[in-house]
Amino acid sequence: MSGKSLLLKVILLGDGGVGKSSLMNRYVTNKFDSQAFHTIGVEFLNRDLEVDGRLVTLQIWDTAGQERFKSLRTPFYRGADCCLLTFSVDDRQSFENLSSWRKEFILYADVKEPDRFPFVVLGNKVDKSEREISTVDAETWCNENGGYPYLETSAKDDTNVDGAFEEAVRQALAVEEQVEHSVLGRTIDLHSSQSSGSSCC
Ligand SMILES: Nc1nc2c(ncn2[C@@H]2O[C@H](COP(=O)(O)OP(=O)(O)OP(=O)(O)O)[C@@H](O)[C@H]2O)c(=O)[nH]1
Ligand SMILES: [Mg+2]
Repeated sequence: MSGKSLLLKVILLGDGGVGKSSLMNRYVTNKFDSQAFHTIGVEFLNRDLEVDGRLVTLQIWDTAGQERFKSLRTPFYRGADCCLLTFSVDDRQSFENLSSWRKEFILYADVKEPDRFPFVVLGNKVDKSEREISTVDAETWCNENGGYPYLETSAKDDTNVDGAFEEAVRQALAVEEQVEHSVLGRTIDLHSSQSSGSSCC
């Protein structure tokens, strides 16, 4: 295990009421509030974890999903390492809005290569018996819109909540490793061009 902890910023986006704050609170404090208030602006909490032998400090940014808070949440998108697009399986509209959430994130986070950015899709409230979105519907959307991982969660029952945040870390680490490799590649190129340069002197 590498000793140094890596700070990763993960952001939760999705319609008001889908359960973003509940997921964050379940994950960090292991509590669930059935009377949770709507978030105003953004809030964040940290949790340390180890994924595949790497020590990570996960900084989870929970945003207000209601449209009227758009200008309060968008300044916080920059620098995110992964974005959790969240909907509620008992709310079709929240699922249909996933594309606009992704668009808003790409615009305000100023993502240079949207096709390579790690999004993870969460279908929350799977404890509810009346579903409007099936697992297959959600998986199909994910496959057709960038091949994003899809996880079904319940903040209420604590179903798959750890798994959801761990997947976010894995996706962010995969990108991190690609960057490390390309930097390493460039370092090697630099050395080889230096050595060929020195041989001519
Ligand atoms: N049954 C069930 N209810 C949930 C679940 N997650 C959240 N809720 C409830 O859904 C309501 C909204 O949850 P929040 O976590 O406040 O939703 P939010 O996405 O943060 O909403 P905004 O802050 O307005 O963007 C609350 O009453 C929660 O108790 C879940 O997994 N199952
Ligand atoms: Mg909230």
